[in-house]
Amino acid sequence: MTAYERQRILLRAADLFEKHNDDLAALETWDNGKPYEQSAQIEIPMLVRLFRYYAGWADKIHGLTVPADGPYHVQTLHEPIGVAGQIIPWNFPLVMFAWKVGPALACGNTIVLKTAEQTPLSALYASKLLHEAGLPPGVLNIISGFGPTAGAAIASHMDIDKLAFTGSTETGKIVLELAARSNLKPVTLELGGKSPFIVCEDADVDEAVELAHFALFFNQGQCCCAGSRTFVHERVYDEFIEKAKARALKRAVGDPFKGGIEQGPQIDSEQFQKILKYIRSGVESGATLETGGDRFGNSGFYIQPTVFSNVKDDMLIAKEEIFGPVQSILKFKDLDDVIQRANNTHYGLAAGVFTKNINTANTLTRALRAGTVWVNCFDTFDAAIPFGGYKMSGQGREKGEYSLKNYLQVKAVVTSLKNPAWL
Ligand SMILES: NC(=O)c1ccc[n+]([C@@H]2O[C@H](COP(=O)([O-])OP(=O)(O)OC[C@H]3O[C@@H](n4cnc5c(N)ncnc54)[C@H](O)[C@@H]3O)[C@@H](O)[C@H]2O)c1
Repeated sequence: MTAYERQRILLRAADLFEKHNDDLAALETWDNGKPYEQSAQIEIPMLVRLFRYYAGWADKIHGLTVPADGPYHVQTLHEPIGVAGQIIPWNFPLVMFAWKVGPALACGNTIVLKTAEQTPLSALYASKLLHEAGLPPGVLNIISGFGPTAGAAIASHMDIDKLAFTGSTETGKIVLELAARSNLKPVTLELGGKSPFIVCEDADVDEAVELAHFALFFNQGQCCCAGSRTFVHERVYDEFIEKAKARALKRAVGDPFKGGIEQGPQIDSEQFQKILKYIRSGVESGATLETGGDRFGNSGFYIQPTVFSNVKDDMLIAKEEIFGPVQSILKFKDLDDVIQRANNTHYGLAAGVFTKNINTANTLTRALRAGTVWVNCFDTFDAAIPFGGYKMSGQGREKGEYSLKNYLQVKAVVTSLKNPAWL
């Protein structure tokens, strides 16, 4: 198929996703529990944007002619890598589908994609729409299955040429090993995080509270890049705590299909129990529970928006990924102090910086060891912006132009020239 034909299919698919926005959003919320308004107004539009973005790339992928020394004509061919194996998590099923499928199809690959066991529905529907848009049978294959069986089969398959994985750091290590032990397929990993959100002394406290709240509580706290260590300068700390608590108390929790709801249930009982365990550990280790701390209501996997202050760096709630609506607030003195503490983690996915001072912003954006640093914003995820982790938060980048090289093989073609004058 020509690049232009691939582009047209991706554009038609984006139009169909847009047309079926409400059906896709309903499936996403039904599967995942996230607020329907979030699915319908943020995530399906992101899916559409991602597909249009990569449709735009499809016919702009080309190699080079290379001026090598000697009587040779040298060109590079950018070929599809082959069969891409893709394994995605449950927290943003369709957005993760788009990050994986968009660039792989734009580059001309075929795909075997496994959805998370908790959220199998929306990718099946999106794939049906891609076929309606003209994708030939066999190009995109969606598997619903469990990690240690279906996922492991993809990671260790000898005929799968590339693996792209998003999920926990623990599973990332397993699939990397499976890939190495089988055919040494190249692997892209998007893993966990414990991202700092830094509120500097010059911050407008009301705005900082709102952004820090969003950075942590968005998607029930189930974000790999959640701002889960809220560092607040000592000068604004007390005011920040009061206001962060008030904001959490106002958070609208309930049936995700109802209008105005900000927080639905957690994904499943396992995550629900894990979050409650972390909350107990926060209390036991001496952090101050400002609000929340328990389940919300008495049915469903709802958790009260929870805020801890007086959190210390060595507490479990400041070190491990909670993946729930639990904000941990830590006090800091100066920039050197916060840089050292923010970087003192095995993770390095993202960071947030809230300041009016350009010098402070420049210092922090350079010093923080994270794949994304958001300054006076958070969770800005346009299709054109690369995303990925330092350290144990992953390998490689997805989205943007950077993702194309995950799905391309570069072949150097070297042709001897009979007449060196042809150079
Ligand atoms: N960096 C990112 O972009 C990003 C995005 C979303 C989620 N995450 C991370 O994902 C985690 C939450 O998701 P989760 O609990 O579903 O993670 P998980 O690692 O358990 O599962 C992710 C995917 O891997 C599969 N899987 C599980 N065990 C496997 C195995 N042995 N072999 C092959 N595949 C296997 C699962 O079925 C699922 O499809 C969090 O830690 C979060 O930080 C990262």
